[in-house]
Amino acid sequence: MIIAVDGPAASGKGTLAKRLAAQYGLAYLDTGRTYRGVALAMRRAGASFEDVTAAVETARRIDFDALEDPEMTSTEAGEGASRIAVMPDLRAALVERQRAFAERAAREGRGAVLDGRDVGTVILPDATVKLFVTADVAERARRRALELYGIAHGPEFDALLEMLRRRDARDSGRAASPLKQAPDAYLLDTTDMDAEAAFSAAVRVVERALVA
Ligand SMILES: Nc1ncnc2c1ncn2[C@@H]1O[C@H](COP(=O)(O)OP(=O)(O)OP(=O)(O)O)[C@@H](O)[C@H]1O
Ligand SMILES: Nc1ccn([C@@H]2O[C@H](COP(=O)(O)O)[C@@H](O)[C@H]2O)c(=O)n1
Repeated sequence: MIIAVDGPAASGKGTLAKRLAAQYGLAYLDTGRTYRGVALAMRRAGASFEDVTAAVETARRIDFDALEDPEMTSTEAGEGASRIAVMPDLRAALVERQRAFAERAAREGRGAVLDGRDVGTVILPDATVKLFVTADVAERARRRALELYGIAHGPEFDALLEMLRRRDARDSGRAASPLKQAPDAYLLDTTDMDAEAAFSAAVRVVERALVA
């Protein structure tokens, strides 16, 4: 079984995808981390975020099993990832490897769950189940502020809200594989759901797909 989970930043898609992987014994890849990993490696090498050649070379050699650097979750890494993600050649290099990850898991009889922005539309258009996870932008900023600062108001919240709006606009507005719901994806709006309720709703969608 292959599950595609897409959605905007801080919508809870990673939390959900990890739980689905554990529930069904699937391999898991956070494709956002592959973009973040390339952005961090480029920054450390002093490369410009507009340098397509450096981006493609970095994407071809980056180790998908070593994307655990604590800096990876920083707002700066997310911003860098979103800036380089507009380059079609970089996307093509990463998509090839993201697809290979899912194909290897399928060959091993395990299946996979990938989360990101273009999993259901571009990387794995034939996925068994597609979920598009979203939530109101203010709720997403609240969740991220709680996660990063332990508070959900004040200047930190305002800055995160502004950052998420900018990121949504860039990710949805770019020409190359923009963030959008696949026509056959199930829309899961978690604005009024906690993580447990979102997981239960997703499991119901998966179970329905498995008996269909
Ligand atoms: N349904 C939910 N209700 C409340 N909080 C949630 C819910 N789902 C996830 N969270 C929390 O919201 C925050 C963002 O979730 P998560 O990191 O899974 O989002 P994401 O979409 O994967 O983010 P990113 O795009 O940055 O990778 C985390 O602190 C997570 O614990
Ligand atoms: N399939 C994907 C995944 C991510 N991106 C870009 O990377 C940024 C960071 O992703 P997170 O999921 O870690 O927030 C994101 O804003 C996208 O620009 C992508 O293009 N495609």
